[in-house]
Formats: sequence, structure tokens, C-alpha cells
Amino acid sequence: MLTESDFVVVANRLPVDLERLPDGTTRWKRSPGGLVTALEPILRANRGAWVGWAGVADVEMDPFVEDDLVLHAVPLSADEIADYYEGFSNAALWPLYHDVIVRPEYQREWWNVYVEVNRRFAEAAAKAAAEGATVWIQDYQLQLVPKMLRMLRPDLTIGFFLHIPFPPVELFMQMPWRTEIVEGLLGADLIGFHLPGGAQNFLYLARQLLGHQTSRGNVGVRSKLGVVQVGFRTVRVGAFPISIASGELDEQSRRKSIRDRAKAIRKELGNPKKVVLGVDRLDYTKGIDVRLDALHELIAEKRVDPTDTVMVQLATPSRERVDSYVHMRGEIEKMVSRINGEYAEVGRPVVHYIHRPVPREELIAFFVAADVMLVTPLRDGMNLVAKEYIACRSDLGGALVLSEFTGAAAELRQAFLCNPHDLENVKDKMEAALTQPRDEGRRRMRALRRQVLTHDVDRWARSFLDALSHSGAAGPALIAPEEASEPE
Ligand SMILES: O=P(O)(O)OC[C@H]1O[C@H](O[C@H]2O[C@H](CO)[C@@H](O)[C@H](O)[C@H]2O)[C@H](O)[C@@H](O)[C@@H]1O
Ligand SMILES: Nc1ccn([C@@H]2O[C@H](COP(=O)(O)OP(=O)(O)O)[C@@H](O)[C@H]2O)c(=O)n1
Repeated sequence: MLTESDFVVVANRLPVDLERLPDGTTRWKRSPGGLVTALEPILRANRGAWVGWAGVADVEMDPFVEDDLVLHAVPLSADEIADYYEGFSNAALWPLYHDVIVRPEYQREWWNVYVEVNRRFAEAAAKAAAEGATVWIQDYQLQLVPKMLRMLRPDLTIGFFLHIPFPPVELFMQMPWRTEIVEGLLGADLIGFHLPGGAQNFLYLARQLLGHQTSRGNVGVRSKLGVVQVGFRTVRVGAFPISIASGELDEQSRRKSIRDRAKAIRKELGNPKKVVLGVDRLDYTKGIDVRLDALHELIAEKRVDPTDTVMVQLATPSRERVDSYVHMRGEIEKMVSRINGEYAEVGRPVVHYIHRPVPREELIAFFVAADVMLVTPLRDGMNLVAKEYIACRSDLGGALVLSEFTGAAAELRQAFLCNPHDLENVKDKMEAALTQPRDEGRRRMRALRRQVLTHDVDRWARSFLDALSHSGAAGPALIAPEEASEPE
């Protein structure tokens, strides 16, 4: 029997997914996405516990230790995966919080299962946590857990962090269960967002929707926390932009084996003058279609020469049973075929498209090999890929084209920032990145690296957890709902 832990992370997924192989055996593999990339090193360093789903249906197992981490698997049935994960989380909340890029579907049955599954996560967290422990709940799949856990275990210190954007108030108000969600989050002592805008949207809702008193003034980055007074409890609200283990990645990317592999990749691609790279989960928020459109038009306008420029798109499979993802995959694969059909030669594709997970070392070699990195989401909470690319460029080579609609754009100001809704703008920025003078590139990359190497994931976690540990301290003056004005 494993002991209870003083520090517990609760997330939809465990850091590893259980894979069932055709011969009936199983193995653990790394889970997809930036949340796991960010949290895993912190939790290992703190010898904490992680409560989450194992990625496949009906996994019931006792808590177990893996590399110093205690893992508590929360079982989900196939129906629950369909209603809680694919349904309410990824066909209602995900599109709603990403500016309704596709239309959210609000189904009562999905909501009922979301409530049930959130309760199961709260119960699992209550079991895993020692008396007076700190529990850090992650992301949109678990927004009701803070309140449920507080009711089960009032002794705990509870933090919540949202990894995706918190939407503008007018959009959030679509949600039929908006009150329940805001109340659920307010069970935490500290609620973190990537950007001050998200925190301010939330404060406005707490005031206008639930009638709580809230603090005045703007929320800062890792400073000037907002406050919501919930009865006798004070809930703090702040902006804590997430990051990566940049020092470690910098060190890995300098290894000879990685440098050699990067050279070999370029050779395998036919030693083109320019290698352009995209790395994403295959998700409609990521703007993979935007960059393919832009490349297509640049070639058609003879601004890019398909005989000396090659694009590689690494796309990890994601949420493959959700309709909007099935549709988008078809569209992207058509676009890749169309570009290759029009401009490739036999044995020399213009776009190389890989729809499989890529091993970590191979991914780092691709970052080192790429002249231009394309990060063009229509909306993204942060986007760790942009930061990973920069951390891998100790040679000061390469260029980053980055959508203004990512959280990362608030920090990475020396990237080629683009508006993914304006195709001409994306094309101009891609062309500028492909043709930038060497010295300008080095200057931009040096500045970007300074930001990423000094703001790593440890700093993110420390700033959040420090604020959480001080959550009992006296807060700023409050305003009542009737005094409230619109959020900026
Ligand atoms: O678990 P999945 O459904 O396979 O999705 C993977 C993760 O995607 C999302 O990641 C977000 O978190 C990143 C780190 O903060 C951030 O950089 C990115 O912008 C977000 O999209 C999702 O929020 C996670 O819960 C998923 O595990
Ligand atoms: N083909 C791919 C694509 C992404 N990834 C990783 O998945 C994470 C994506 O995080 P992110 O913050 O950019 O975006 P989300 O997928 O979390 O929305 C990064 O750590 C990538 O390196 C990968 O390992 N292989």
C-alpha cells in the first residue's frame, strides 16, 4: 500500500498512456501534448503523486510507482470516454474556449457524465492526498474538481491551472452550465491562467454571474493577483505563462548524436536550401491548413522555389473519434496531396507529412535541422513547440514564424509574428523568415533565447506554487458586482 502524498497533481491524463498491443500485451508510452511535457519534470523532482486517466478504457489498477512518481489511474469506461472526454471536454469546452473555431455542441448527457467523472477524479485526489497536502488540478477537463475536492477535504490547499485560453465573456456566456463551471473553479485557493486577459475575463464573470466581490485593477504577469471573495474564503486569480525545461533541452540539442541526426535529416530530404517545419497535435486550432495554404500560394506566385524548399509537417494523432478532427484530417491530407501533386517530382515531395508520434530525440533533431519553424494556430493557450524550437537553437540559426493568437506571442516578440486569419500576412512573414539576413536572424534568435532560457518551466511552477502557498495572506481592496465595468 503506497502512502499518501504531500503534493498531488490531478490531470485528465497520466504522464504515460497504456497501450494495448495486438498480441494482447500492454506497454506504457508518453502521453501527447504540452501539459505533460511541462508538468512531468516538476513532479518527478518533487516526488509527488499524479492522479489521471491511463488513456484507454477500463484500466483499474492499484497505485504504482514509476521513476519516483506515484501514479493513481482513474478508470473511465468506453461510454465515459465518449461523453466526458470526446464529448463535453473536446466537442463543447475545447471549441468554446478556442474562440468557437468550430461550433461547440452542448449536450445534456455529456454534461451529466462530465459531472460524474469530475466527482471520480475528486474522490481519487482526496484519497491520494495526505493531511494538509497541496493539490494542483489541471485544465478544462476538470473544472468542477476544485469545489468537489474542497467539500471532501477542507484541509487541503487547492490550486487550479487552465492550460487553454479562457474565452471572452460574450463567448463563455453561451455555455448552458456556465454558473456551475465558475462555481466549480472557485473551489480553488488560486486559479491560474497563461495570460492576464484570461484572468480578467474570469474575474468579470465571478462578479457579474455570481455576484461576488472582486479586486480592482489589472492582473499582472506573475504579479498583481486578482481576488474573488467567496463568503469567508478569498480566492486568488493570476497569470502564470507556462514554459519548458529549456536548459535541459538546450543541453540535449547540443549533443553530437543530435547534430549528426539533424545533418542526416537534411540529407534525407535531398539537402534543400531551406527546410520548413511544423510540429503539432493534429488539431484544427493549430492552423496547419493556414501554413499549407500560404506555402501553396507562395509557390504558385514563384516567391518560393519548390525545387530548393522542403516542408516537413509532424502531426501527432489526436482525438481521432471527434467529428471535427476526422473532418480536419481529411482536409489537411487533401492539401498536402494537392501541393505535392502540382509541384513535387518523383522521389522529391515538397511536403513531407508524418501522422505518427515521433520519438523525442528525433523531434529535437528536426528542430535543429529546420531553417524556418511555422507555428500558426488560430488560437492556442501557450504553444510549447515554439519555445522548444528556440531552446534547440544554440547555433542562433533558424527563424520562428509565430501566430499572434498564441499565448507564446506575448513573450516571443522577436519572432516573425503573423495574423493567421490574414493569409497575405502569413505569406509575407514566411517569405521574410526564409530570406532574412544572417545577422538579423542571429539577433532575433539571441533575444528569443534569452527569454526562453530565463523563463523555464521551473520558474512557472515555482511562481504558481509560491503564490498558492501564500494564498492565506491579506489581499487587495475589492469591488462589488454593481461597480464592475467591462473587462479590457
Ligand atoms: O490529452 P489530449 O486530449 O491528447 O491533448 C493534449 C493536451 O492538449 C492541450 O494542451 C495545452 O497545454 C499546453 C501546456 O500548457 C499549452 O501550451 C497548449 O497551448 C494547450 O493546448 C490540453 O490543454 C491538455 O489538457 C492536453 O493534455
Ligand atoms: N509530433 C509531435 C508534436 C508535438 N509533440 C510535443 O507535444 C507538445 C505540444 O505542446 P503544445 O503546448 O505546443 O500544444 P498542445 O499539443 O499541448 O496543445 C510539445 O512538447 C511537443 O514537442 C511531439 O512530441 N510530437
